[in-house]
Amino acid sequence: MTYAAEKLINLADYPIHIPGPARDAVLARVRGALAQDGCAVIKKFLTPAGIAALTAEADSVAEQGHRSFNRTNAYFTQDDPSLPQDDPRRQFYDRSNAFIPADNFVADAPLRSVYDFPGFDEFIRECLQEEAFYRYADPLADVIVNMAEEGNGFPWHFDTNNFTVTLAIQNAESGGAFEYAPGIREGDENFAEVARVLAGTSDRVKVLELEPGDLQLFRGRYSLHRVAPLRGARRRYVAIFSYVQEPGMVGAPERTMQLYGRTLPIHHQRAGQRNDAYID
Ligand SMILES: O=C(O)CCC(=O)C(=O)O
Ligand SMILES: [Fe+2]
Repeated sequence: MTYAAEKLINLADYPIHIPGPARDAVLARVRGALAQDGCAVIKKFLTPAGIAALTAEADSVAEQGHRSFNRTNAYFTQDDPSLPQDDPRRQFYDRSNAFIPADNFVADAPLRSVYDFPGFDEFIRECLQEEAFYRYADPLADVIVNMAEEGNGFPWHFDTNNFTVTLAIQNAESGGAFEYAPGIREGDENFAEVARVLAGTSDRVKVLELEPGDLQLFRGRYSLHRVAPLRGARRRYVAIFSYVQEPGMVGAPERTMQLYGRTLPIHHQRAGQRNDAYID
């Protein structure tokens, strides 16, 4: 069975493949939101049929998810005992989730039908106004599903990537709000305000309740953010589309092993040829 992307993507509201005023209006709104606070949401980017098809696909490969656990601070750095105990760099949180590797999402199935839809990449590029913009060439990581269960979440952090492109597929029964402090470390690290966010006393935190089918573009390098802990039996599924600034990039073998539980020959062939892209 093949899936026509036209039935999965809400092209009536978002004609991303047709140059013209309707597409320009979507671009203008997304760019405005990104300029304002580094975050843009395209509500109901998927049709109801699209949500159903991507959910069924994620369910069908969920057993292939690779779970990983670690303790991390907001900066993904090691502990530094020379700093005061209450410094934000010394606040460590549990992180656990599972990534379903990209090679479980085969051509012509729903998720890749969206990703491969002619004009999708270019639309994303124009939203972000990035010049150097290539799909991640990693067959385990170009498009994945992040699967999380009760108790999981993604604790407060700054991203190492310039931007993240995610598509909400299924929410947990409750919890899982996307919380972020726009631009909190623009200019300087602003540790005092970061500490208030971690303590739950900052008034700079915005809360987004993303719904299945919503597409999110987020610049997380300067905006501290988290996914609040999940509750209930239902899994949360989010697809992550990855783009990088150079063609041909794949993940480093150790990092790939950690995130996906296996590597492919390409990870070893290309190791050390160029800087690695750490998509996380
Ligand atoms: O799962 C999400 O909605 C976003 C997670 C996140 O912040 C990240 O992958 O860096
Ligand atoms: Fe993030």
